[in-house]
Amino acid sequence: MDPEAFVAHLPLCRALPKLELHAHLNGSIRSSTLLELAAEHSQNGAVSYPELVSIIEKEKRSLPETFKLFGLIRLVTTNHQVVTRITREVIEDFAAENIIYVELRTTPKNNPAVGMTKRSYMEAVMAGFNTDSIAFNRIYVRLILSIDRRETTEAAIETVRLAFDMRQEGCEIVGIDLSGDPAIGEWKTFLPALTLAREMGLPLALHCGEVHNPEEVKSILDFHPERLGHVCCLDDLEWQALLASKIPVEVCLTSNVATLTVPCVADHHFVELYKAKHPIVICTDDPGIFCTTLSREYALAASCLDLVSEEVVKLAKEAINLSFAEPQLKQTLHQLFDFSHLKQAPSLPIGAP
Ligand SMILES: CNc1ncnc2c1ncn2[C@@H]1O[C@H](COP(=O)(O)O)[C@@H](O)[C@H]1O
Ligand SMILES: [Zn+2]
Repeated sequence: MDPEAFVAHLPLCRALPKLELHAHLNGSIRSSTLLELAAEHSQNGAVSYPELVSIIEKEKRSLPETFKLFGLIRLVTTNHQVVTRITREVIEDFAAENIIYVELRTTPKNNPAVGMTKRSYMEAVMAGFNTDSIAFNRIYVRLILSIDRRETTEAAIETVRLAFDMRQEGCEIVGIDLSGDPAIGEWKTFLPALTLAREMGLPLALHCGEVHNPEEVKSILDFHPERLGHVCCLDDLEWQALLASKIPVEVCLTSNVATLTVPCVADHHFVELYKAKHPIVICTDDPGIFCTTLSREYALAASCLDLVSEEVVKLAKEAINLSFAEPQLKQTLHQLFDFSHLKQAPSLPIGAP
């Protein structure tokens, strides 16, 4: 990846209207907020502040270390006021870099110790963006509820039923995710909940192939979710099945490299997907944890694929069709995109490398 090309693409990628379709709420938390919360909690011995700071400040950490960090984050963020604050800050940060639509995914949490149920957790999330502050006039927010791989079948079904009920009540819930530590949990545990989600008309965006697990990858591809996240560790057979499936892939470049899942961006499988014209959407996964932004991810992709500006714009606009937004909103997003892109694009001439 050419650093100069990366820098040259940044102004356009920042100005470009963008859609974020794969970002976890507690992975998007501002580092400053996380450190502040960690300091507060270290006073009661809940976490070791020095340990948390050292893990947060590491540039690269293995997937197991990343999930250890998520365990610490859960410790310091699981109360309603903090959940609302984090959501507000995350949406403000996305809006500030010209993200016009986000499908924010999060795992509803039961925590009786603080009087938290999955529903009260989701209500705290929604309180974070149902305000009329200026930031929220610039961005459409939709929610995807995550099933965590540590959960039981019953707990997963509870999340799907909650998503359905809250959507029926008019909440901006658009789908279901399966995520969490890929080293644990089995596909058959989650299949009943994912089947129920499909029966309820909830689209599925599933993490897939983060670790080598050909049997699970085959089961997921056979189930044909609406979108897939990552797909990093596929053997030839699964790779061919993925290409044949045409299931859109959420590409998380920095996340895959920072977790040592992919050695470097230049070796990332998204290059082959792009060249095969497989539907892809550039995402951040956990912009707070991996110290990245969606603009930066687009600049990384553009410099790695050696794209000209028109191709970058086309890649960003294509995300609208891969989103779970309702048809009317997709139309609005296309209009917004066309208008704001032409109005704001920096002087970088179209066609320049
Ligand atoms: C790095 N790649 C990844 N692979 C799989 N799951 C991930 C992830 N990054 C984040 N999560 C999932 O998102 C949760 C945090 O956000 P929420 O508490 O849900 O808002 C993590 O606990 C993990 O389950
Ligand atoms: Zn993810």
